Amino acid sequence: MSEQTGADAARNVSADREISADGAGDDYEHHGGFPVYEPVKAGPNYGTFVETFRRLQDLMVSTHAPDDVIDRAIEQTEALVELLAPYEVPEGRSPAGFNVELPGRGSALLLPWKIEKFGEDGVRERGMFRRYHLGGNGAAHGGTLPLLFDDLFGMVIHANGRPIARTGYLHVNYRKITPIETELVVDGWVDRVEGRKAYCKAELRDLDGNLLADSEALMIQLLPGQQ
Ligand SMILES: CCCCCCCCCCCCCC(=O)SCCNC(=O)CCNC(=O)[C@H](O)C(C)(C)COP(=O)(O)OP(=O)(O)OC[C@H]1O[C@@H](n2cnc3c(N)ncnc32)[C@H](O)[C@@H]1OP(=O)(O)O
Repeated sequence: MSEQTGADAARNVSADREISADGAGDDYEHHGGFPVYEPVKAGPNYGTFVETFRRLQDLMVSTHAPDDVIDRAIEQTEALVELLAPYEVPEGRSPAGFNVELPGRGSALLLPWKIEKFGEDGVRERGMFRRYHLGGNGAAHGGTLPLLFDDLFGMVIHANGRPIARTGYLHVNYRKITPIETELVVDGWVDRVEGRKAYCKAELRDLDGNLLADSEALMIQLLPGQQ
């Protein structure tokens, strides 16, 4: 039997609790006032598209090019904007963020980490902070860690079988410098539940097991109709 990957597990969990266009198979009231999302499948080259964009983001913050090169970069970027603009769609209609097999689920906003484990007992992701995420002196920008944790907690809630929740608070303890361009692992889980309130925890470690940062968040289940 082939081994199930984290992405397979995430896809299966989502399919089990399928949120179909008519809401069948899911008591959609439990997801507050969220619109009904149908996962938008990425085409075969979408991952390459996002990765190329991420490489560009890395170069944006790590180059010092001459003015004529910047002028050419503007021209080429404007051409890219012109190419893509006609295909702009409303929230929930782009593949960005829906494709669990891609780093950051295919969203350029999210950290390009891959889901390794996705279950009721927690979610694990593996990846790197890149040059784009640099704060100073080789460390990831402190603001990028809450992004990693917040998105992880969203997935932890989903994997735990709970309805959509919003973050009430998110606390981060920065225990050690988090290096960029170094493979790291983050684990998140539901620690305890009190009615609508799910208290979640997470730990970010290097591959030697050193704890770099940990986080606790209160994820609050939305009321019917709540945005
Ligand atoms: C496979 C594919 C997977 C895809 C997965 C998707 C991943 C997506 C990932 C994206 C994930 C991104 C997720 C995001 O980033 S969500 C974006 C960031 N969060 C927000 O914008 C939330 C803004 N805030 C609100 O909307 C409201 O305040 C909410 C809805 C949160 C609560 O307002 P509401 O009026 O409904 O409730 P309440 O005020 O009666 O509070 C209820 C209870 O909670 C307690 N309380 C509240 N706040 C705090 C606090 N700060 N510390 C301690 N306690 C707090 C409160 O005392 C009360 O307790 P109790 O008296 O009942 O005991």
